[in-house]
Amino acid sequence: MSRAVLSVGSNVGDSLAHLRSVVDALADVTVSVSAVYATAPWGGVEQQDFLNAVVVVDDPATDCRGWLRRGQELEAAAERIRARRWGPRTLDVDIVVCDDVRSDDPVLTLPHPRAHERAFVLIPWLEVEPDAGLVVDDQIVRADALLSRLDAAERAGVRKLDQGLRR
Ligand SMILES: Nc1ncnc2c1ncn2[C@@H]1O[C@H](COP(=O)(O)OP(=O)(O)OP(=O)(O)O)[C@@H](O)[C@H]1O
Ligand SMILES: Nc1nc2c(c(=O)[nH]1)N=C(CO)CN2
Repeated sequence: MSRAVLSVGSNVGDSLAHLRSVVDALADVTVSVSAVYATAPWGGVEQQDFLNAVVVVDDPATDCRGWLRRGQELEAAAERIRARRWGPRTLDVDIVVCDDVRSDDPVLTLPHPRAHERAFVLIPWLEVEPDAGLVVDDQIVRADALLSRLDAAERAGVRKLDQGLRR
């Protein structure tokens, strides 16, 4: 069994519908869903703002590789085309953490190696798990402390919207 924190993002097409497709598909195994956030693009590629959210899932029948597979199936269903790294996409599903697993396997690196640098992950995650923590450089660090390390401008680029993802 495994419990995972998923970061979902979209900036192509009907982004709200793409994020909703994840919540709908995983409704039976969802523990919590954050609000939707409009977020400035991270990573240096000039592109449209994203919509982002965090979904916490728990399923006795899905292991960490299973969450990766399920996320990739949902990306494929959204007709995601792998073009530019950190570039525009219909749907991105990242596994932020899965149980307490730590792995440097490039196919599934856990915790996600860039989650701690991303306000668009930390802010929605803290909304649903205020005591969240993440292993960074072999040390567990609270997500709120990680967030406070980021530039104020980066934090300000993450704005909570009124729309929810759950029906
Ligand atoms: N924790 C993880 N969550 C999702 N994918 C991962 C993870 N660790 C490794 N990967 C691998 O990363 C590969 C590339 O993922 P993707 O195209 O979504 O990267 P990206 O979204 O452009 O960048 P980033 O990984 O920085 O978000 C996937 O094929 C997947 O196997
Ligand atoms: N704000 C924001 N920026 C990004 C995102 C994302 O989901 N949100 N995903 C990316 C793909 O890796 C690259 N940059």
